[in-house]
Amino acid sequence: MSTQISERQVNEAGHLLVGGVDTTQLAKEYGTPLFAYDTSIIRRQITHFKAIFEKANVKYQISYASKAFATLAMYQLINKENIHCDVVSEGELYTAKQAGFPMNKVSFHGNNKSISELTFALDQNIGCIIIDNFYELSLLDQLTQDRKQKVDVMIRVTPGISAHTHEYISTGQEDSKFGFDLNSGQADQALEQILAAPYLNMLGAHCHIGSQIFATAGFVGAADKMMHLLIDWQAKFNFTASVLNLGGGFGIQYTDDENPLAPETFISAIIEEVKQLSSKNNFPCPEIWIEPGRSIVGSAAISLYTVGSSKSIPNIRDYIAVDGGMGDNIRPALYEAKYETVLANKMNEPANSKVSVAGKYCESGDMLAWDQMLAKPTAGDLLAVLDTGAYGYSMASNYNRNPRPAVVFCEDGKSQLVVKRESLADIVKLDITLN
Ligand SMILES: Cc1ncc(COP(=O)(O)O)c(C=O)c1O
Ligand SMILES: N[C@@H](CCCC[NH3+])C(=O)O
Repeated sequence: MSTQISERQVNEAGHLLVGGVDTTQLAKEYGTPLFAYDTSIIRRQITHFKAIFEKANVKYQISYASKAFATLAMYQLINKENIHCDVVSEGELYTAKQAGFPMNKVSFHGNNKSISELTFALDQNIGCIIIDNFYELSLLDQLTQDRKQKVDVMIRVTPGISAHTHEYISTGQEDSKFGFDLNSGQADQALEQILAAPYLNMLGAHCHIGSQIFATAGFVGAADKMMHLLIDWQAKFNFTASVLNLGGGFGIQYTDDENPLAPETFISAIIEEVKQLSSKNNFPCPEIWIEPGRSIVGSAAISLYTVGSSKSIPNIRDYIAVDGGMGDNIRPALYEAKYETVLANKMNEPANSKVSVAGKYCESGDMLAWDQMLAKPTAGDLLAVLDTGAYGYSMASNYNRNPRPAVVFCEDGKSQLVVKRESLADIVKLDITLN
């Protein structure tokens, strides 16, 4: 059984709880589809990450990768936990600002930041810009000279490490759209240009090898390559980096047959590698930054849907359809991502019906989960897809002109609406009729 269920309880009526709140009550009060987060899980994960670094006695920074789930309430929550965050667009930066998130704790990523985005970031006195390419480097150099404004920067490097994950979410290999290539010397060239730029204050280097990674080897390999880069920079350019940012990507459990490593296994391995290489090379141990997204929010939410139609194809498959789908969770269609599901209103009934869960979108690929063992489903039941806290709501769309779902935060038996359900009026609010 997924971590989700052991985290959550079931009440006497056989209803699944989230943060102590009965999911059938949530469905009644807020409607479906609905994302329901247990915020205590988010907080606990952050505390856990912090404790690993504290124990290792190294300087560190945890920067929540807000693309995983970015709303006003989420930035507020992260801020209360006193960690940094990273953004990848003006929209995320604007949301963080509106939430009162301190701009000096924000890093800005992106492989094609526009002049308007860079200007907005400089207007906010953003904490750090992670420069991705030569075009951005010259834009930022020019902008900061025009404004006579200093800004902290790092460069994103592609270390030439292939993480073992879906190819669409693997980013550390040489053949990637992200970052300066390490092997061909582009990273060195970028450093030289930054050191010559009067208003760019170079902190160090960043890499991110991919997402939903289950083995330490890729992280250790990346830490090794990046440390050698920093050591080389000191020898070649007399530049001593103060920060090594190793990105996010720590895998979480979505299904029973997945067995992810605990975050401490990944992080301890990274810390060990960095410490060893710094002492062996007499290089001051840099501040280690990580950018977890999925591992902070992924297991904290479930998606709730109402079961509608069903279809049984003799000797082939039984389908049930729910009132959401690829518009609120594109991951199965995009990455063949697997999830576990339960009938949240029938948790105490035997799960002996094998069904596949279809969405309501006009695409055959709109499936949320295949071959699930559920209590016998009927129309009106409440289906929960587990572990949907990361890259669910943040990747939601209005495909087929379906409104995007609402989001609630739950804790200690109480719920709070943090994103309203889109209305039909919202669906047409940007459209303009012909004259
Ligand atoms: C630069 C960067 N940092 C951090 C992350 C977060 O990754 P994850 O959600 O897998 O921890 C991503 C997304 O893959 C990313 O592109
Ligand atoms: N969106 C992806 C993760 C990659 C995102 C960021 N580089 C997912 O749902 O798994």
